[in-house]
Amino acid sequence: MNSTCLQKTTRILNKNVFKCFLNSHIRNQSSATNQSLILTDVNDKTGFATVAFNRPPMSNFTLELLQDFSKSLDEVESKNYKGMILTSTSPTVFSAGLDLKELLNPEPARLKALRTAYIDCCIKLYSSMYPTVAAINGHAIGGGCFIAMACEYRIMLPNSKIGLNETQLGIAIPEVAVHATRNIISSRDAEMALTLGSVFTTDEALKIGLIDEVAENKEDALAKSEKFLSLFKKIPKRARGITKQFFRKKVIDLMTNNREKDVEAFVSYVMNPASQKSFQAFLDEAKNKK
Ligand SMILES: CCCCCCCC/C=C\CC(=O)SCCNC(=O)CCNC(=O)[C@H](O)C(C)(C)COP(=O)(O)OP(=O)(O)OC[C@H]1O[C@@H](n2cnc3c(N)ncnc32)[C@H](O)[C@@H]1OP(=O)(O)O
Repeated sequence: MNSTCLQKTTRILNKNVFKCFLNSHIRNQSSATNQSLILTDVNDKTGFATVAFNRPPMSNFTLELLQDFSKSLDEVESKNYKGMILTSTSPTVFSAGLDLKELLNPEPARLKALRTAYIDCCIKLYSSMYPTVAAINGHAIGGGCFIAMACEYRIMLPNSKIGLNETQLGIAIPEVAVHATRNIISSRDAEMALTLGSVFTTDEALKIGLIDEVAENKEDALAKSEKFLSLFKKIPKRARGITKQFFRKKVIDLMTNNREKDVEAFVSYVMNPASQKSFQAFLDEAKNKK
């Protein structure tokens, strides 16, 4: 092929790649912001879907992002993808949890919808029939940490922080999160971590088993994630999924049956003046750091 012909072919290929990218964007567009808050990319060879939070720099969760994430999880299940890698497009953050601006002086109906959408995502992720892995490409705090915990395997980059810091903010951890944490780390470590609202470094998280592996960089994390998902390639999906759900039954039942109670309790903690003060203090402190 001569060089002009090669250039032409490359241009056509690039155009097609862009078209595919655009299509997946359009599929995931948020009606409220007209921006893709979740990006889904499917590897046709492996059948694995990579789902990424796309709200840089903090990948923190708004109501619209959670609603889009919920739809993406439905899509991964209904399209029968072979597994899901969860990550973010932010350079140093997997997710900083719920957007604190959503929690500051909130409108109660929106706050309820936010928590309900968050629980819906947790239920879908925690009980999915397809295998899941979190490629934690940076910090994972609060709701971001719990979403990673809902996956079956966690691979994290060095020099990052991870933890459920809710008690530090004046929000009690729901009973369901205690059981979910105990499914991953020892009961003793879980009690200390959740009562203190501890945030761990990558090395500390590996030591207590909160994460399973450390990757050198995001590319390595994605490669390691594919390797984990490939373990299940020859295992029949239904048998695997049902077995997974038996292990997770207690948490799934609590999430599903206590949904309304959890929403009420969360709204009450968030509206508490002491919690409001702590959200404002975090945001002010971050501003003053500069
Ligand atoms: C079935 C249900 C079970 C439920 C189980 C429990 C699950 C809990 C669910 C939800 C609770 C929550 O998520 S509450 C929110 C938790 N998040 C936080 O407390 C904030 C976490 N953020 C951080 O710790 C740090 O920002 C970081 C480690 C992520 C990054 O640190 P870094 O030093 O790089 O950056 P800064 O701290 O200076 O921040 C930069 C910039 O971002 C803003 N920011 C950070 N996080 C948030 C956030 N969550 N919401 C809104 N804004 C955030 C910060 O204010 C700075 O903004 P400015 O540049 O404007 O000052």
